[in-house]
Amino acid sequence: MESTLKEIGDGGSVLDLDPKGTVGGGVEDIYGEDCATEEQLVTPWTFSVASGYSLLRDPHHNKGLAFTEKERDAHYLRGLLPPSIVTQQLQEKKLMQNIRQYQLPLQKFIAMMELQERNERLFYKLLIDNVEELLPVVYTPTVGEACQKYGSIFRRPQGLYISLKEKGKILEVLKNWPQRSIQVIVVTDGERILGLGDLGCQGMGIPVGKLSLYTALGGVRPSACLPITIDVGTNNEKLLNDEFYIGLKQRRATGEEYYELLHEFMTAVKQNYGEKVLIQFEDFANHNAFELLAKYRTTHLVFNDDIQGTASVVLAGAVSALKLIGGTLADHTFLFLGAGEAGTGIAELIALEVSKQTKAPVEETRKKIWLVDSKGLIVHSRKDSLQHFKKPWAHEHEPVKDLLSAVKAIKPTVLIGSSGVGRTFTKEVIEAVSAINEKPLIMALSNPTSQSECTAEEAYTWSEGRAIFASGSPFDPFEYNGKTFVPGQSNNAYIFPGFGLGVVISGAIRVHDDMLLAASEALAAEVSDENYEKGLIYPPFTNIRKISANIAAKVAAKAYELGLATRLPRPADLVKYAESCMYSPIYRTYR
Ligand SMILES: NC(=O)C1=CN([C@@H]2O[C@H](COP(=O)(O)OP(=O)(O)OC[C@H]3O[C@@H](n4cnc5c(N)ncnc54)[C@H](OP(=O)(O)O)[C@@H]3O)[C@@H](O)[C@H]2O)C=CC1
Ligand SMILES: CC(=O)C(=O)O
Ligand SMILES: [Mg+2]
Repeated sequence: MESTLKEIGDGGSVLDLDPKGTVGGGVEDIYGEDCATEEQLVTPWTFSVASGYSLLRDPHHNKGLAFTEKERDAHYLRGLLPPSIVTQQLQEKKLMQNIRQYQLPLQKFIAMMELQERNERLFYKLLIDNVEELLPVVYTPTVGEACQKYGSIFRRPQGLYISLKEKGKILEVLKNWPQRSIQVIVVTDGERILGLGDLGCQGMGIPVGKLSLYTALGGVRPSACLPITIDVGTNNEKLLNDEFYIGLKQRRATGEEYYELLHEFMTAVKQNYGEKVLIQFEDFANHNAFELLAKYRTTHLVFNDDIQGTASVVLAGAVSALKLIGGTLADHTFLFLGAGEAGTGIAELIALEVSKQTKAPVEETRKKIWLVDSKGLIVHSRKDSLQHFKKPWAHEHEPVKDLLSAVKAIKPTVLIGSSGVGRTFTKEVIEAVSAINEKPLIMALSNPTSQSECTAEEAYTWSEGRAIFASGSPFDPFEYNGKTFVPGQSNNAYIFPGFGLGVVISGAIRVHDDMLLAASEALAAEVSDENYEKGLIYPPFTNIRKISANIAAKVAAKAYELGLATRLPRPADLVKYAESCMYSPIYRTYR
């Protein structure tokens, strides 16, 4: 088919397209609808008030069959829906039945994404009411697989993509986003997506997933949440050679080019949304993550979830575990496999907490915390060649090459995996730590499940049922010697939604370490005797909105105490206030 059209939307020539692919429409459209586009530019006008057909396609307002008779009359919906009127509860029941029928987690993920794009409130109703069941679907582990396959499951764009092509125009790009009053941004550059490495632009699944938890678990309005992916290229050869890859097909920009783009982004965010928008850095590689946090923590409201959120959740787990393993935090010796963002972030917050408890300087309290990286135990003789964030952990010790030898040398009471490498807590390692401790605390934090340092089954079996175990991605309960063990989930999802809510409701303008300690303390306080009896060191996710309100209240209280809160006067009852601010997914009635 010959075409006289010169340009298409993305600036490419129509001649680039497979001519057989242009089925119908265009200038040969028999209805003549597109004739006007033949030689002239057109404006893509759209309605600003949704009604009728467009209302059914507006996910923020659509209620599907739950529109009442009155609403159907008032909003031009007659005939656009079948006659039946159903409640939101019935819609939820039907959708849960549908989702449960899918065998593959990725099918469930896609079903949930489609629901989010179709009917946002119903999506959140499902997620809130069925949090234990759906968290592994919209979050780890399934979100990892979704990111790996994002190019092929991608239907509609979610969130904002800011690539090197937008350099010099980032403020304009932000203005393209339809919502104005943004409270939380989760941003990634896709270089370290969970323990799956560089997924480039396909990392978008992470900010989208994290923000859906901000709403479902923390009650931040969906319209106040903005997922962003910064695309500076990827070093993932598979993606670079994938014809369906959705990102920039070039190797990652680094150095000045990278930092200039990031700086333009940070400046534009503040200019567009003001001082009080929380920017959560997520899944950046550690060579940028620490630097970005250090650079912007004094000028912006920034929070690195992998460094700080993870630290807060693991500290909470360690504190609550004391009920089961005994002693004070200061009595314990910690050994980490993995000395990156998560590992050193957690180590530093534990050292800070012990320092506050014992009044010993933090340089002293660090000495009972040891880390192993890919080259072995971090020791003083390696100091000169270490990345800056590892240097504080380079204690005096002879070199030790591997984890098993480190366990034998250091004799830890707590073993934490933050390496991103699966099955690294081998039988020998778990037996060795179990030989030293009556009740070893073992946390296998790496995500998704494939990267977990060990499974729950392995931890309980190899420790002969003595381990107190928690993991980054969920594991099912496991029966060993006639006893059922319920593994806990040690994931920053316990912290960031409530933490963010606390920041938002207090109008905090900076994040302070003491706010992370407050969040941690609030989470640890939520573990009940009933939870402890099952060997759990975290409360179940079923109560997460209540927990998030309590975390938010403690974080907000700390922000007020530190003079960082701008929402004045301070509400007297911060828990009640936090609860009153939380988004509800119940349908609204339209006039
Ligand atoms: N549960 C949760 O809430 C969270 C879990 N995580 C998970 O933690 C993992 C790590 O994340 P993050 O800290 O940001 O990643 P980083 O890349 O910053 O750190 C990884 C660390 O692991 C070390 N490492 C890699 N391979 C090995 C190995 N075979 N043996 C010993 N050490 C090894 C690296 O060593 P070297 O420095 O020598 O390269 C590095 O120190 C990821 O899987 C992520 O999903 C992260 C945040 C939160
Ligand atoms: C949980 C999380 O933030 C991570 O695995 O990166
Ligand atoms: Mg992360």
